[in-house]
Amino acid sequence: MSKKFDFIAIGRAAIDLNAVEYNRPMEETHTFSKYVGGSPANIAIGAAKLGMKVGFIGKLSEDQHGHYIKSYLEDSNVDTGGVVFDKDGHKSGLAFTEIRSPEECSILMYRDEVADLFLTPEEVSEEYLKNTEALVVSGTALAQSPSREAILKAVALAKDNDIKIIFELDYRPYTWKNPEEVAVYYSLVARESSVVIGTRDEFDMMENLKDGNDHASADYLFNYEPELVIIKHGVKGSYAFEKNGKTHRGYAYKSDVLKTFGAGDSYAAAFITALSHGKPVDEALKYGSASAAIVVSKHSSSDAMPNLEEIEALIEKQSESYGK
Ligand SMILES: Nc1ncnc2c1ncn2[C@@H]1O[C@H](COP(=O)(O)OP(=O)(O)OP(=O)(O)O)[C@@H](O)[C@H]1O
Ligand SMILES: O=C(O)C[C@@H](O)[C@H](O)C(=O)CO
Repeated sequence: MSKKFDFIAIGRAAIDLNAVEYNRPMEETHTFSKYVGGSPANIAIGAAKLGMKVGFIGKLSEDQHGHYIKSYLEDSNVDTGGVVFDKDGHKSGLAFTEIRSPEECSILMYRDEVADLFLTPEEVSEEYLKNTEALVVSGTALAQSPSREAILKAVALAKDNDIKIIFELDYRPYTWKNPEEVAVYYSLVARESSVVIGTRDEFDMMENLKDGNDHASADYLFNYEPELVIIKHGVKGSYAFEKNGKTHRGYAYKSDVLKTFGAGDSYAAAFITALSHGKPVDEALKYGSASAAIVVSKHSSSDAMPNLEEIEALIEKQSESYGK
């Protein structure tokens, strides 16, 4: 019998405030649009829009922002059975985005003492996790205790219950104390995961080196649990390495780029969905890349997530020029 959820995502759900006036620095930006944000929340929302059955585990502020995030997740068909509210006054994170040009974007984070990093191990329920085929773990949730222990508990429960772990490295510097901690906790979880997804820079953080080699990173992980390793290179595309030795190249689709952020989350949402629908890895890379190409042309990361028809239409439209 199939389980209630295709995957449960664990980590942060927060608020994005995206510059309405763009092609200018933050100092000259006066208006911002509010969206739900936070990489794992974006992935959950994107996959739900593609028809996946998705749940979420995370901690929100007990205030208007937290209530907004919870209802947006619910309206997006993401189950919030694993969502809790912070009783100690910690606030949900805010991400102000600056769009100086399509290539030059940055995010100004307000995440001091942020609610999502106060998720405790007691708040991760085995009963809830048992309902899922897979667990999508966001690396940022490993940055601080008690969220770190909550994630390690979820990973251990996933192992006990035969739940596949998909690790999105999702490295955000602001919450980590030092690179050694990143390398320790990323390696710990990556070794236990079936699928590891990250950018080249994020794999370098995990390996605590500079300018690492994709093949070497994948081969190292294949000594442990991983069966599939995805390494992303921005507009240059991405590579998928399978434990059986096969390597696939994914290419970026042409896009009328508005901003760069949101690419990784939309890519993960569609890639995971395609794999879960039984598509071969090289096809799944096309879904991920097409989804990202659509989101970078739009204003938000969550609200802008495409549906299956939009992704498939783009793949079809650019089939001749793909990879050229
Ligand atoms: N400018 C772009 N135009 C079209 N597709 C893009 C562009 N940038 C990225 N992509 C697609 O998105 C995928 C993921 O992008 P990237 O490697 O930048 O991930 P990321 O750093 O996790 O993204 P983010 O900027 O959201 O943190 C790429 O492999 C590519 O297919
Ligand atoms: O992940 C975050 O905390 C911020 C995101 O919500 C933002 O939209 C983004 O950077 C997506 O890549």
